[in-house]
Amino acid sequence: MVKAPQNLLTLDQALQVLLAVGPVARPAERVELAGAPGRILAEDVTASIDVPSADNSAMDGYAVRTADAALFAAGIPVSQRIPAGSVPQPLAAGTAARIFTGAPIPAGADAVVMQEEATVHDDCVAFAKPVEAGAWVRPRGCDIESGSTILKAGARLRPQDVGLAASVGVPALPLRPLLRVATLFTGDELAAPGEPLAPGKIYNSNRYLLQGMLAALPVAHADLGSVHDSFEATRDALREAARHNDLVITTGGVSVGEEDHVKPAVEALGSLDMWSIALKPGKPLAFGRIRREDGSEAIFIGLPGNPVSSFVTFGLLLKPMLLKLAGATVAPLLRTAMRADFDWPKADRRREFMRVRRNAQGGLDLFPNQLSAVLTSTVWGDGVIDNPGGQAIRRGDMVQFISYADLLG
Ligand SMILES: Nc1nc2c(c(=O)[nH]1)N[C@H]1C(S)=C(S)[C@@H](COP(=O)(O)OP(=O)(O)OC[C@H]3O[C@@H](n4cnc5c(N)ncnc54)[C@H](O)[C@@H]3O)O[C@H]1N2
Ligand code: MOO
Repeated sequence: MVKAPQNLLTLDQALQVLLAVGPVARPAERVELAGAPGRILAEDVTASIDVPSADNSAMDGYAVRTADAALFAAGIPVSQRIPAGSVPQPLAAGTAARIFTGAPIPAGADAVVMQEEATVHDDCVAFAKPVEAGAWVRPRGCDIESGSTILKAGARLRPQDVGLAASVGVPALPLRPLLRVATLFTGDELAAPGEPLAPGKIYNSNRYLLQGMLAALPVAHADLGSVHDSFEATRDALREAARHNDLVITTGGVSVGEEDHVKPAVEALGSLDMWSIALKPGKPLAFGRIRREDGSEAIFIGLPGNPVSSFVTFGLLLKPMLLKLAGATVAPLLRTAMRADFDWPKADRRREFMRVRRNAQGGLDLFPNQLSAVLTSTVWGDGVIDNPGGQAIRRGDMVQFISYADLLG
């Protein structure tokens, strides 16, 4: 029988400790809009204009006064032409203005009739259907009102956020500096892809996994590669990494094995907590601090060596902490209730994040091998389910799905 998890931290407890880190104190920088997507906004952005800045037409057609409705069926003269970008004259009573999408509504007009509903003969235009006041008019400020806050400090800027800033005429934004993150790998068993695989060696997949996951985040990543397996080399590499970076990440050596030098090296340079979390995959995790010569500190995170454990703990724990350090507002991961199209009769006592794939029937299929060393499970699917410890799953049950896009993005 599986023993109950004793003295294990819950995932929420571990996350709470990690999210208690404050943003790295470094001044904001002004960055032109082209460089802003993916970055973190340092200050609120307030609009200094209305968008649109004037009432304008939503259609190519005719601007009219609805007070003239009695004349519409017979036809009214077209008194002016208003392309986008021009300044119209007030609309003379009893007339219509030819108008184009985005062009300003002339004073006096209160509706636009789209050209498909207009009949033109000579210089007159007639409308068969009734015209409602306000039809196809985009009122001034209907998107953004001058003085309103359009983006909040801490936002991770998406293309649409940057587009919104551009729409109020802002050319550059105050952004948090990129978080400086170093990764390094210890263990003489690690071989680089491209090298022949000597007996007893494994390829360093975690290095490339981390490279890719960090590439999606607002960081300047220093990939320091592999470090020779000795205490001195490990300590020196960690000290050097901490000198130039806010956050230092390693993988492996955080469980109960005695071989690894990362633990004593971090302890020699600062402080280290070795956690056991009621989480599968991803039970062991190391959280520490490495002191720099000037007395300041870099944060240290040791992810578990098993690649799937690294992958899952990165998304659940490291990414939120990293974003917090980088100055972002961190929202809880979105979980969606979905139907399990599989049975999972023997649940682990730990809260488990199983790799699944959405199917065309609106349910979830389970990858058959859930071992934390089987990286194929992450490639096969498109997300994980968040299954409470000890909870068996029967086909048809609703489970909590988290997409990889949300987990890692
Ligand atoms: N007696 C116990 N053994 C283990 C426990 C435990 O509680 N008691 N926990 C297991 C769990 S859970 C995990 S997760 C792993 C984590 O171990 P470590 O973080 O100490 O990692 P290592 O022992 O160094 O390696 C584990 C595994 O991962 C492979 N690995 C390591 N680095 C890489 C890399 N860069 N690229 C690809 N693969 C890597 C390594 O070859 C091992 O197979 O511990 C369990 N053991
Ligand atoms: O937590 Mo470990 O990641 O179960 O293999």
